[in-house]
Amino acid sequence: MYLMKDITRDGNPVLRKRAAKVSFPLSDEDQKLAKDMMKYLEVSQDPELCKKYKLRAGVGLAAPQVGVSKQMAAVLVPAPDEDEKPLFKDVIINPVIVSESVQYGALTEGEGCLSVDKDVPGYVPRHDRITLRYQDVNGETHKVRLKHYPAIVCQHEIDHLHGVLFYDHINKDQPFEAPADTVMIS
Ligand SMILES: CC(C)(C)[C@H](NC(=O)Nc1cc(F)cc(F)c1)C(=O)N(CC(=O)NO)CC1CCCC1
Ligand SMILES: [Zn+2]
Repeated sequence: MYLMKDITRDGNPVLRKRAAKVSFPLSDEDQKLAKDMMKYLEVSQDPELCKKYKLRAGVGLAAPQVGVSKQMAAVLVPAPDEDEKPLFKDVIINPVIVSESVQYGALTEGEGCLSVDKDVPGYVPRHDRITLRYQDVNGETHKVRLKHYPAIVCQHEIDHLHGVLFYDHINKDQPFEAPADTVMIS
């Protein structure tokens, strides 16, 4: 199971590389990678276990963040109401954003990253709605439309597969400036 010590931090070149496409069927190693990344998110979202293992509660984890430059990321976006099923839960492999809204969306709190220990204040303008195509661990292709928070999380994770970190998107001169009709997401 991954612990914080296993998560690569900003400055590690692996976070600035373009990750390699994953081939199917998954090797045993890639199957284990997918399982372990999702396990991190599940454990980190359990308050007891999160504390026990000193984790940062995460909603997404990309393979480069555990030192593996492959196009794979685990996403676990919980429902606002905890006894509902998650808004989005899957390991997205070779993800491609096939269409995106012109309208931007941004978290009112700004973003952070499991791989970035410092706070970087500012809005991170992303697309408010996306259509995402990806393969799951069984090689099945999915095409899903996401909006608001789940769309933000998936864009954040897919950025990691392209060597992009959230603060690359923050306006240097006006960090809390966002395009006119940006959907502010809290
Ligand atoms: C960087 C960190 C603050 C740990 C952020 N966590 C987070 O948003 N907490 C959270 C939210 C929930 F809805 C439920 C829950 F259990 C915990 C996070 O995981 N990420 C993922 C990351 O760094 N992936 O590489 C950063 C988010 C910023 C915007 C999208 C993902
Ligand atoms: Zn991140």
